[in-house]
Amino acid sequence: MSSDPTRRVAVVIPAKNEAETIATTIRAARAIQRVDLVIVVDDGSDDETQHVARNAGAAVVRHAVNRGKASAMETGAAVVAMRDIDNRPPRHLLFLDADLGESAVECNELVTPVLEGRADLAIAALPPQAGAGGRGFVVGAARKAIEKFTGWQPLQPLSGQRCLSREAYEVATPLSRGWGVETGMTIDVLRAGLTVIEVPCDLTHRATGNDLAGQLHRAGQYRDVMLAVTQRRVRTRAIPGEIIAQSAAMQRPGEPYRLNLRGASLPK
Ligand SMILES: O=c1ccn([C@@H]2O[C@H](COP(=O)(O)OP(=O)(O)O[C@H]3O[C@H](CO)[C@@H](O)[C@H](O)[C@H]3O)[C@@H](O)[C@H]2O)c(=O)[nH]1
Ligand SMILES: O=C(O)[C@H](O)COP(=O)(O)O
Repeated sequence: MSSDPTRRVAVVIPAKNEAETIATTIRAARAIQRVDLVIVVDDGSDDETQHVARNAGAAVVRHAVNRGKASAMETGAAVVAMRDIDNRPPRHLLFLDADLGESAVECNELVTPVLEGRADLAIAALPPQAGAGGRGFVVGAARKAIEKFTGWQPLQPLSGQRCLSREAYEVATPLSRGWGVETGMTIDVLRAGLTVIEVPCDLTHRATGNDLAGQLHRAGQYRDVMLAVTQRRVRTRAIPGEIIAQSAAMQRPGEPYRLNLRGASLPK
């Protein structure tokens, strides 16, 4: 499949209090194919994140107050658009979490299907993480919602390591707030008739444990996922059940997925 050799990729890293890992993540991200820009959005950190990121060679912008991950992603994407070069196609966007460290380079695998046009949105599926304390409650709720809206059953609906074309990004904006961003984005991109793929990537990150802080974090994730789902239930027209069922029947693990809309375009 063809790949425009002039196409570049911008990495966007939303970061709140990530001074410990951000420099390693930035260095690894710069080794990913076609990456010529790394933007860190310091989302109101009260540690040294912004300075460490600048010293590691990233372009850094900062929210003076914490606005949540989705807002940091939107800020980063807006900065990328300002830095796109005239007469060149807009950069693809690669969103990475700040805590991936050296393993961030594995997200190279996410860029390939988008460059080749096999997918509009490529999402990393991570191996099991040491110290993870989840019981699959939030993940299950997000997966079920995505399946209900689109027929797709992602392995890891909350994964934030995502490469997407600018067209796919635009259909997902405004992004759902906070931790609802991944669920909302996946639904919006599929509803637009675009193609999504999950790609196994050998990544490591700081997993959420089972202590009180971990459970509170999950409560916030659940709230934001449900908000994203409710907004779409209220504001968007349902896709006919037979289109969802027929598309779902064609899905194969690890293969690109899209809704067979048969030329029908749906309002957002
Ligand atoms: O207010 C915030 C909170 C977090 N972050 C950054 O967002 C990223 C993800 O946050 P993290 O605490 O690592 O979240 P996890 O619980 O590990 O998140 C998992 O689940 C989230 C959805 O609930 C996804 O966004 C993540 O990609 C996925 O790793 C990190 O770079 C953070 O620094 C912000 O920018 N602003
Ligand atoms: O730890 C996780 O994977 C997330 O916080 C989601 O939690 P869950 O396993 O309860 O869905």
